[in-house]
Amino acid sequence: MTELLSSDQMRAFEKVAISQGAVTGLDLMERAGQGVVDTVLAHWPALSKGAQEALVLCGPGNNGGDGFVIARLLRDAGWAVRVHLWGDPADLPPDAKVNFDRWSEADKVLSLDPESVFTGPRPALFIDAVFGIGLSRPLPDAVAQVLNVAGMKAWKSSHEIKRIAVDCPSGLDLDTGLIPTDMGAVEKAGSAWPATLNTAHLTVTFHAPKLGHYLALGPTLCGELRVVDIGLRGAAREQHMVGHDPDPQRVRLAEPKFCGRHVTRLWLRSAMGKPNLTGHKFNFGHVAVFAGGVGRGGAGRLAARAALRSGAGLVTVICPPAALIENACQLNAIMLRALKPDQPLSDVADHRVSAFCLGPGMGVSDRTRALVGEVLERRAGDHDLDDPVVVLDADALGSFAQDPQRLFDRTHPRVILTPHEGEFERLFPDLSGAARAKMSKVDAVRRAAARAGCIVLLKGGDTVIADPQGGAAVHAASYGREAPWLATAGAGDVLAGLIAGLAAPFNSASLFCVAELAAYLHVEAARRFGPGLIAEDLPEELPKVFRDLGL
Ligand SMILES: NC(=O)C1=CN([C@@H]2O[C@H](COP(=O)(O)OP(=O)(O)OC[C@H]3O[C@@H](n4cnc5c(N)ncnc54)[C@H](O)[C@@H]3O)[C@@H](O)[C@H]2O)[C@@H](O)CC1
Ligand SMILES: [K+]
Repeated sequence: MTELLSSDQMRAFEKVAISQGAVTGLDLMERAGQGVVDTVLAHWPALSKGAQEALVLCGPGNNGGDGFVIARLLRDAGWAVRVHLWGDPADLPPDAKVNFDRWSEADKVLSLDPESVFTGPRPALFIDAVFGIGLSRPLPDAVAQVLNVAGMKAWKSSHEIKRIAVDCPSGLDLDTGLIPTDMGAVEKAGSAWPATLNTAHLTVTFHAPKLGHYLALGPTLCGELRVVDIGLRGAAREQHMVGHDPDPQRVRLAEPKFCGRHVTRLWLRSAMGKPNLTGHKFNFGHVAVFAGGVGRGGAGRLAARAALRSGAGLVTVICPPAALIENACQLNAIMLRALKPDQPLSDVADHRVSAFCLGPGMGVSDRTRALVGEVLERRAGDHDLDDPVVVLDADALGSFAQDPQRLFDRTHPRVILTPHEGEFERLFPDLSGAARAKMSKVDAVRRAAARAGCIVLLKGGDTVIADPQGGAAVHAASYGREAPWLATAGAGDVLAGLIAGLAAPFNSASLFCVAELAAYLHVEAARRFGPGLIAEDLPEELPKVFRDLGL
């Protein structure tokens, strides 16, 4: 699994390498610039044939320094290159200044403003090397205007211009994936696009991807993402073996990759208990899903179906007595038990229930709160690992919105909360909304997990999973794995059931690893089915996904 770095971690890697004398800053800059040129030419081979025009926009830091290297290398290859600089050359940091001087030996540097940039012939490459990981405040207006994708209209046939971002599209915060503005931060596509909308066709970053490439607006702005090795040692990415618990304080991509190779089958087999077992259905675990009252059982049934399809040996739907007939008409392989308000839970769910799923369709009520409390009190003994897994979603979370601490007092390490943004905000108001202008989604979910003392999975195109120790993963439905049709009623209920079903076999991986795999399979099922998907299709698609992935 690839490690996602914060900008501080990236700076630390660079600092260590330079201070140990392994490399100089100038070497790194040269390799970065060379890496961008090589990647661009490999991406669009037609550009290698014959020299063309390039426009390179440089900023006041080392990102600008990379830009000067790129300009020089293209010039050496016979390209006609125009370079514009934002800022005073005298203020450039040392390595960037060296490369500014090398460029300036033979060519001039123009100022970076709309008038001067958009005058002149249409470039084949529009290269944004204005700001990288050093962006610390909103883009200056003139830079925002020049980088706004709308500016391309200044040239005829502007669709032919390839927009390249060096490290990131300038304006993107590489820790949060947000665009800092004077009013806070923009985090959602289509909400209020700022005047700084700067989208690239291709983003080339260095050493390892950063959090902001995968969070929030990152994937929308970056286009395609490529990572160039610039010879920095200490890369932690190799240490992220699939199926192993995360290192605390590190963030990884939930993906079937190890040492650059696809290891999907290995991941599935290491995270899922069932493929490694023979024997009785109880070995495969028993999931109990609570469903809502009359006319409200659909969400619970969807979760139950996903649990059964994903590997649980048995699944029981538990519903109020009045909803028994309705559920009986809909369920066959899934068992059904009615639970009266005054009846003990043990009447319908014995000690062999290895995973509970509560929330979908249950309703926000005292009754839901009481049932959640009862399930959370069911502990097996001294060893946390013997406790049943408890997946709390939807109304199981909503029922504690008035007093989240009451929930957190009972949650334990075998519990996972699976909120969407709205539910997360109700449980963790101080980690949502305006507070997130400065805090990445990863940090917010880490803090939430620490507070709740359990795993938290915050859903989205960038799903973030964190444990109380600080380990975190991002599952990204982006960069070729988009599944916008997954935003459909009931899809979240399916995910909750999927987690319960995958976690149910006694030899399944840790709950954290199961949650990563569930997020991945959920998107795979949606992608395999394609547009037109409704939540019912997701569990039915799972066997085909398992087969395709070589299980
Ligand atoms: N860290 C590394 O290991 C490497 C970094 N390299 C490049 O260096 C970049 C980082 O360089 P820097 O740390 O110099 O940062 P940047 O070049 O991203 O920007 C820093 C400069 O911009 C100014 N600034 C920040 N936000 C501003 C704003 N909104 N308006 C006006 N000025 C603003 C800062 O005061 C500073 O002068 C990376 O993104 C990458 O492109 C590469 O050369 C290769 C190696
Ligand atoms: K940039």
